[in-house]
Order: sequence, then structure tokens, then C-alpha cells
Amino acid sequence: MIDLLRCQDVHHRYGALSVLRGVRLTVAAGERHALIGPNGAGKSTLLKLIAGQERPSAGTLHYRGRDVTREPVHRRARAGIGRSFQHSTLLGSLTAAQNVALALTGGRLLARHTDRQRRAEVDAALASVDLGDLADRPVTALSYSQCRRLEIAVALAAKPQLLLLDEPAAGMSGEERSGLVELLRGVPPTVTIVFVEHDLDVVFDVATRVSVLHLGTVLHSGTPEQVRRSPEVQQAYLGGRMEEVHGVPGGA
Ligand SMILES: Nc1ncnc2c1ncn2[C@@H]1O[C@H](COP(=O)(O)OP(=O)(O)OP(=O)(O)O)[C@@H](O)[C@H]1O
Repeated sequence: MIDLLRCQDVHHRYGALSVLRGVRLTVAAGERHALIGPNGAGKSTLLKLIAGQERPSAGTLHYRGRDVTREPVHRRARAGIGRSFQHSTLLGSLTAAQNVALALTGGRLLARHTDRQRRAEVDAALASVDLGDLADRPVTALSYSQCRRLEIAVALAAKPQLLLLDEPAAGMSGEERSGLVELLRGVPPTVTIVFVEHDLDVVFDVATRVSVLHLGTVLHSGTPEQVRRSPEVQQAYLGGRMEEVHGVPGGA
């Protein structure tokens, strides 16, 4: 498989705080790549660096073989990097359909009757996240989990090749998380996904590859099974939680 994304020796500081310390990460086209690790490990920061919201203090990022380290967000978005972050970026005064339409048209709302083709695309995007019935509902009238799914529809509407999701399951109930897993599994394989997630059930149900961030570096990167079994990872992060959740003994 071709490397879609390559992070080489990436460092990042917030003032005196050194958050990333030489991250090496490779993402192949088609992967569902989970970034896991303890609070403050630098996972969200790494997503921001990939999206272009922050610039690394040192190191390089290559996307489809091109050095994008210094490129701004909009150029990376045009190159196919889409994102949905922990904090909602939806426009509350608009409907679900209008939010998707804005993403589809790059900022233009649809005329009600004249833009049928676009409206069909909006409807398909909403249906793909199971919000087809709520197209004309204002965002303010949607539940938390509906908003999270709408954010994914908005990110997908821009037709990204690389979709970045920051904690998509955060704040969801068990049932809502199952729906999310189904949704993410339904994303076409032409869209590569890198996602930060604390919920290990979601991680192991969706990910084809898992990287563990610890103290600002990638401690381990491998298949979900390799990560589950890594004594290093067990000790540093997963420990008893793996035993409780997945029946895998912790410790070396
Ligand atoms: N804009 C910022 N300015 C200063 N410090 C920041 C900023 N953003 C994050 N940090 C700090 O950087 C460290 C890493 O944060 P980051 O959000 O990347 O971690 P994380 O692994 O995503 O954590 P979590 O799982 O809790 O979301 C934390 O100590 C955090 O407080």
C-alpha cells in the first residue's frame, strides 16, 4: 500500500511545554488508524499538526509524497485532508442540510429548487450518517450524538481522502457508540481515517491499525492484535483495562 501520510521526527512545543518529542507515524491509504494514549499524550496536537492548525516546532509531514509541513489548513483541505474536531464546528442557526451544503459548495447555500443535484448529494450525505429524516431541522434542535454524526457528514461532504476525527465517540451512550461504529465502518475505503479515541471498544471495532502515543512519542504502532498483545503497551497504558474489557492479560 502507498503511504498517504508520513510524519517524521515531529516535535511540538506549547511555550516551555514539550508535547511531541520526535513522533514517527506512517498511515497507508485505506487504513482506519487509531491514535490512543493517556490524557495529555499529544494525540489532539498531532491531529492539529496533520490538519495544519498548528505547525511543528521541528520535523516534517508528507501527504501523498509531498512536504506539507508549512502548508496552511485551506491548502491541505484542498489536497484532501478533512477534519472534524472535539469541539463542534457546526453553524447552529442553520439546518443539518444547510451545514452539509456549505461543505459541499465551499461556503454557498443552495437555492431551494434550483440546485437539485446538490440537494441529492446533501440528502445522501445525511442518509449515510442516519440523519436523513432530520435534514431540515436546525442544528440547535439536534441531540449531542446527532451533532457528532452531522459533523462527520460535513467532513465527508468535502470528499476528503484523509479524514481526521478527534474523539468521535466522546459523550455518546453505548447504543450511540454502536451506531457510530457502524457509520465509520460504512465509510468508503477510498477515505482513509485517522482518529483519536479513548473508547477502546470503538478503537478495536473500527481500527485496522493502532498507534499508541506516550510521553510525546509513538510507543507502538501495529495491528490492533499486535497492540493488544504488546507487553510494552500493556505496561505503559492499557494494563488492567485490557483485561477488563477484552479479556487479555495485562503486564509483561
Ligand atoms: N493550545 C495549547 N496551549 C498550551 N498547551 C496546550 C495547548 N493545547 C494542548 N496543550 C497541552 O498539551 C498537552 C497535550 O495536549 P493534547 O490535547 O494534544 O493531548 P491529548 O493526548 O489529546 O489528551 P486528551 O486525551 O486528554 O484529549 C497537554 O498537556 C495540554 O494541556
